[in-house]
Amino acid sequence: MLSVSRETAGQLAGYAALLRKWNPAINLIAPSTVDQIESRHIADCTHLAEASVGAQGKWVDLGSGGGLPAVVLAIARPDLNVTMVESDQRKASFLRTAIRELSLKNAQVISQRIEALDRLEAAHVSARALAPLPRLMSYVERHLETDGTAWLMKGRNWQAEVSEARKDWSFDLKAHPSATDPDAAILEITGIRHA
Ligand SMILES: C[S@@+](CC[C@H](N)C(=O)[O-])C[C@H]1O[C@@H](n2cnc3c(N)ncnc32)[C@H](O)[C@@H]1O
Repeated sequence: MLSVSRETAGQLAGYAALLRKWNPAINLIAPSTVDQIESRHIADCTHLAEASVGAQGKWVDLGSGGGLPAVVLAIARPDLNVTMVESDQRKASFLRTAIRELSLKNAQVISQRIEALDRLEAAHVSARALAPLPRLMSYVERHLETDGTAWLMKGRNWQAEVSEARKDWSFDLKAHPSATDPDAAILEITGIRHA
């Protein structure tokens, strides 16, 4: 688990409170998982911050929803600049509220569809619970610079999704086993090319 400063811990607690406050109105996370905001949702995202600790440059998170992992990354990694792409206007509005209330100077929101947006040429692209890997690869390829790294948070089907994606894409993969679910993983993907 990432060890965090008192200021970071306070911001993470503030973010958890915002998720709890707004979830009944906007459904940012599955209601059945509200009691796992810290132990699962935030823990999975601090794990990403830890796994990507050497990452530098422009970071883009696709389909940010309620800000997992983007808001957690912006809190845990004040040295990164994090752009969140979220087409749902109410969720984008929540993300802007979180940025303002948590005083995050290193985060911004683009409320457009991923596939309609001009290429962002990011050094790092992340996504969690957005789409199956074959479709996700085309989203990532659109916004990742040629030598960039994708960080994709995947559930228990991840091996099958990787096999399916390899039919159309070639890439190098390092899987970081999830800290909260033995079957889930953070996929660190580089060298993305059409097969
Ligand atoms: C299932 S949610 C996951 C949200 C967050 N990443 C998480 O793990 O809690 C997927 C989010 O992606 C957004 N989304 C889906 N397709 C999108 C697209 N083509 N462009 C932009 N946002 C999209 C949805 O509005 C939704 O908020």
